Amino acid sequence: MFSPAQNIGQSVEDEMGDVIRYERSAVQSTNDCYIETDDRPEISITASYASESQIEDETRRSKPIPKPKRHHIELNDLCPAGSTISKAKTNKVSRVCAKKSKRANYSNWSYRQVPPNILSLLRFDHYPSQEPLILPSENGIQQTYQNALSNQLTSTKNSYEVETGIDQLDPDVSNTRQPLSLGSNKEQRPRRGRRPRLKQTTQIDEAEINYDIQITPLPQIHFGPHIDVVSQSNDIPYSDTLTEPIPFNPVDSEAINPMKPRNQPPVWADSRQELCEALPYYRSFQSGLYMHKRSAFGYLLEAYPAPRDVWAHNGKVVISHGGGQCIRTTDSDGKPGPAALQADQSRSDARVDTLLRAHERRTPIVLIAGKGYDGLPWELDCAYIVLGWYWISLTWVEAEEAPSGVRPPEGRSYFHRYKIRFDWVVSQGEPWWINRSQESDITTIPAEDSESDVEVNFKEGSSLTALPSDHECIITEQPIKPFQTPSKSSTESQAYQKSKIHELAEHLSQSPKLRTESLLNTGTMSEKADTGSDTLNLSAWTASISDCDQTPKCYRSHWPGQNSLSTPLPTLIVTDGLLRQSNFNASSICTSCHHSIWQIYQEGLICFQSDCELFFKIIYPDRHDFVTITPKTTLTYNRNFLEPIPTPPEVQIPYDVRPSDPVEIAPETDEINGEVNGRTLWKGWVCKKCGRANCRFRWEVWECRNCGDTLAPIAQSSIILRKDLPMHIIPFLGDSKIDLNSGITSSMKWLEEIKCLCVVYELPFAGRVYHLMQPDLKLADDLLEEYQVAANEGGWFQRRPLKAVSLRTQIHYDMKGQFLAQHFAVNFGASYKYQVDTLSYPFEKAPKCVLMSLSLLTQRVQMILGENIGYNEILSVMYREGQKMSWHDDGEAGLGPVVSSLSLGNQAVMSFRTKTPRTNLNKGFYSGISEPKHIPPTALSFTLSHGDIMIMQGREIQKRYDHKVVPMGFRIASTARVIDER
Ligand SMILES: O=C(O)CCC(=O)C(=O)O
Repeated sequence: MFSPAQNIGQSVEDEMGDVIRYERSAVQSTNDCYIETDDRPEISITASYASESQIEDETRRSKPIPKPKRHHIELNDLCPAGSTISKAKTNKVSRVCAKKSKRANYSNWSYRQVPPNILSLLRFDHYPSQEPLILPSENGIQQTYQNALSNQLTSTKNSYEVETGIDQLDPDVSNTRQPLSLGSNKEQRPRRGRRPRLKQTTQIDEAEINYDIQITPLPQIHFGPHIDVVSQSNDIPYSDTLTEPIPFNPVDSEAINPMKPRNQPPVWADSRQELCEALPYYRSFQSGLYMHKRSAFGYLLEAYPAPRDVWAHNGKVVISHGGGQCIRTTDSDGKPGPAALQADQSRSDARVDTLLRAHERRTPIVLIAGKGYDGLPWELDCAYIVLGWYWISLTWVEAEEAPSGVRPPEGRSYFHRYKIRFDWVVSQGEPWWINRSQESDITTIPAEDSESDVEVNFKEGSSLTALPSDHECIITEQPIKPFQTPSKSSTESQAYQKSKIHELAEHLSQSPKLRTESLLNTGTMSEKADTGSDTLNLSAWTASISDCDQTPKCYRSHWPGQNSLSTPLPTLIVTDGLLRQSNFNASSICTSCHHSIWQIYQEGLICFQSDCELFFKIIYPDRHDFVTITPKTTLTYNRNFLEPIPTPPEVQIPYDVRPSDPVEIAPETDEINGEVNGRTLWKGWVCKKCGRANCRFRWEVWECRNCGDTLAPIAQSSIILRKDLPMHIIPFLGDSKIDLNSGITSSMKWLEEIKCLCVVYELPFAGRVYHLMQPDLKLADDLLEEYQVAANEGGWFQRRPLKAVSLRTQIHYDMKGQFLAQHFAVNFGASYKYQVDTLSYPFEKAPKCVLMSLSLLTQRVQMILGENIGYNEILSVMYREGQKMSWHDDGEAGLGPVVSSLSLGNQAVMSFRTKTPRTNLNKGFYSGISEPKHIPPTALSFTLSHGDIMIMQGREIQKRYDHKVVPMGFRIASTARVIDER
């Protein structure tokens, strides 16, 4: 499921972390009403209706929808003279109801700006009903609700008129149960200027209006007694669609894998969602880096490593790659290969910039390892473990061969790849995974030529074990000692360096690995080296570097474009306080760009400045020469370079990797009091007992899916009543908006029997959506409470797993572990398992509130559509703040044409948009086959309030449209369907 398009014209990240750009569209209010003002102000509402047969007739798809007929209604004495009407969005006063013939457009008005007497007429909120609604009670005796409507309309009866374009209502129309409709469509909108004056005003008696609404008996549903799910847990395996807990016990498996860490990780998870919901420092579903406002928080080591990624010193030093621009490659068998660059990584990329900032500012960052990460020397029993805090000690740029079919920038065959070196933050103590037996294997090597007394641990062979096997990072059995560049003024050191260079040259001359074929780099400078033998002959590498001119500038003018140097290369000494403390304390200067060169690889000095012409070339100062590094070149890490660097004092750990319990941050009751962002109350947590990061999957309690430990069960008394909800502005006619290009038209229906207003939206070639605004909220209030009682008792409401493949988009959610839907849901009746694997329980087991909702929906649908739908399924969903149901359709095979839902609690915006053709996709974690060619604009949206009912009529709606529901806080919705299970 995708995140909603809320911000038209903006790019937003969807819940999967994908950036979606929402296109601008002409969104208009459907409430194309205007006010005529004079001494006796009145409201005129353009209205339209269409024949019911437009919906019923399946063949209509091939026929154009008949043009709606129109009625105009004038509601007199509603807008007192002098009241100011302004547009909500622009705050621009559009009309003052003071002068005759002036009209105001209601488009996009908010409640505050609509005269209250108009609202009360159209919305009828909070008026007690005279019509009883009969619902079943626990003991089977029918309960009478004093439903809806007072004489409110009657009291205003004489104060409204219906102005029609025809003298009387069309008999066809009244027969098709659409006697009176209000609304607008685009044909009715005056293009500009004044609207046409309405011609005739007819006072209509209520008796004249043929509403043609029949009340039918309640559906024949067997209402069994309420069954407590907890006491019947054997019968109702409420969690059987969720994965069985996988106990994580590294100690058990240690016998099999001696490298297994003895200790448990501080935090581990079985799905990416658990990580993202439980950890404040890792909320990225797709990217390997979690950042916010260019601050890095968490970094995930996962599958698809880049060349020369390293896990060294038992994980105290980790070298990885960052910065995106990767595509997933596959081998000849179609198996996933390494991630290959498809563009240069550069600082202009937010991820690269964020990592570089973390390096520059010494900001610590949490490293997490995933099961696919080759660097770990042991197999993970779970999907992810949190390693701990690291700091970025060095970053550099390398050249990486462009994959076949991808064109790098002109003049080269490679892309720029950032390498990031992470060092363990020592204030945490030893890494949790290092156990004693491993420690005894570690050889302590005194830091050579180090000015400090720091000693570093280097376990012989451990890096070899840990390095990704198929990469070219090799710690040789007996690594040669790297040359050490002396301090600037020291001739002694220069002599030392010279000897080291000889040593290295000797080593390299024996190495068959350094070859020059298949050039990676191109350019004029490479020719000489290219024409040489495959194996480098470094015997001539004897020039004295002490002869070097120490002024880099003088070489700069000679260097570019020449095959050899006229003067010897300088080797300037750069000292870095941090690096000097470790064994890796030497560096040189690139003769071309004059930047420091760290001796990262044994093979020689390499410039890592991507804009330098010596970039990623091995420089031979004495020969005034260089060698191009090819994709086949084996680069071997300088052993000293891999040694851990002591943590600088400014690297401070800001918080524990195991976050505090959510209840410590936000007690459950805070949602009621509105004192906390409700997200805290449904996001994940880390079990203190076993360290598992959990999603909150139960409504009533935090429960660990590994050890079953629970946290902060909701008290039965924690019930949110309507009076506790934040005061929302009551939307005028549902505050609906219709995209002018959508072809959707709207009309209004008055349900006299229940004194209820119903806005009807005609979706071209698809069907109708009815929005019923119920005036009597007594039943809705009771249901709001009852649902919470049932939910708090436990077991019913859970976040259920989404299917791995979206039936709608065919996108495969290539995520580790399960992916739970956001909302808490329970299904009764036929099993409804379209996108979310929702377990279904028989109606007999349903709590009373569910049956009452089903009954109410059945009754209302019967009133509006005139048929008993015979619903056999009801899905009840509870949303906490921040939860939503993203774009989807309800198009399960066997789904009946009429779907209806009841809204309780906070308001929600329901939106519809057309489906679009899709293109092939090979992106990020979606390994699926399609993505939308473009995001269609929202065609229709309206606000559902407490007690409102929405009906979708027409199977084609599910085929042609997606819908989404975005609540504005705690909300409950019950959706009834007919599902043919055959
Ligand atoms: O939350 C709602 O109002 C409707 C939920 C919905 O769209 C569905 O169940 O398919």
